[in-house]
Amino acid sequence: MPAPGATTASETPAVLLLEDGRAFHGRSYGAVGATVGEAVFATGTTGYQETLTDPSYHRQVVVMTAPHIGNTGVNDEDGESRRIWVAGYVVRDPARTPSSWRSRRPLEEELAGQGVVGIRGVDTRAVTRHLREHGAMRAGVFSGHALARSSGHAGMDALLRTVRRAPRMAGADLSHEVTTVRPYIVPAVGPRRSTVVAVDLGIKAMTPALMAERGMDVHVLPSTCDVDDVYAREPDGVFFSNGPGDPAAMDAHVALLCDVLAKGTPFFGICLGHELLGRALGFPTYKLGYGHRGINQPVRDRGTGRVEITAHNHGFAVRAPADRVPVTAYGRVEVTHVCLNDGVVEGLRCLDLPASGVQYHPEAAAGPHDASYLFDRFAELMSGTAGRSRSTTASRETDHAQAF
Ligand SMILES: NC(=O)CC[C@H](N)C(=O)O
Repeated sequence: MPAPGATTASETPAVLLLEDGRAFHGRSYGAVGATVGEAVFATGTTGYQETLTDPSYHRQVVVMTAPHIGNTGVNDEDGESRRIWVAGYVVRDPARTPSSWRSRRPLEEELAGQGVVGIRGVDTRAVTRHLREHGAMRAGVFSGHALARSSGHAGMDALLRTVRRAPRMAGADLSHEVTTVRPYIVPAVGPRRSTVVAVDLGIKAMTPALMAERGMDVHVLPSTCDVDDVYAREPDGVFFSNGPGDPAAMDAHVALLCDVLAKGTPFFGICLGHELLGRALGFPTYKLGYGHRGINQPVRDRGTGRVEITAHNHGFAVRAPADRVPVTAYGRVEVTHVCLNDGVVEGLRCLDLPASGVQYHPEAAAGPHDASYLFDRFAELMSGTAGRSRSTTASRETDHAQAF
């Protein structure tokens, strides 16, 4: 008999098959079946529940580099949205018995209950090296009948065709698949100081919670909202959330953001919201080789020189110059934050408008809390106390954004 609350490890064979034909064999974890998506690796050693429920992972097969997953089970507090969003889950050596006073059920039971197909017993470091060397690619996880039907070389070829038929992440507009159907309000904790409209492109629960703690009434609107819906709430500020998909496929949201900037309404964007700010300002976005995902990514705030350890989950990024201050259709813009691992732009700020964005996750769910000051800066932007015309970067040289 297993111990109470223990999972019975499935011995059902499973395979992780990458688009380039590389196969990793293991055993089923979670639901048995078939799934496809973009293979990505996440380097967080903790926070798997927040990762699984982050809507930005929609349509992605997530490979965990930390070898032990599931140690603290699943609780009723740490979910960042109403469900698990990952398309598939790849782990090395999951916990057989969760151990935490907050645990309500084992992770494998939760995955199975939500129909999430996963695989265990895979050398996730080898998968990660493969993705780092060969770049982002699609993948499938197959177990049970889906695998049995496909035995032998011909069978594996059939599975590979299934993987290669999966939609690519580049060009995907996915926010409408994860957003709230109905608007809702997260009320300010204590006296209300401001009203924020948060456009839910795949928002995580911690984001409006941290805004509410700073006296903001947060009106969360579906991603399909238009400029009239936004301004009907008489916002002091507008926020665009994180979310799945390719910012280059979201012209309607760029247009909405351009309206917000033109009106001079204070704006803050996180991750996808930051990428859309970049596009609204005239900068291109591009797909990274293999993305940043984890809770241990070093970022430098170029204004203060301070290095923050931050949470990331992005496969795209904004291409903007960090060595000068380009002039866009909305005035001067500076790169405020850069990733110290690879120099990727991690933050933008308008110098002539109250607007900024960060590519990473100050809501820190999961992740270190180094960057929570960014919510204070948003509050300052709305109260008009933030100095905004002074560049904090070393170079004051200006140039036109058309150069990019
Ligand atoms: N977490 C996010 O908002 C991710 C944004 C975008 N989907 C990307 O992969 O870059």
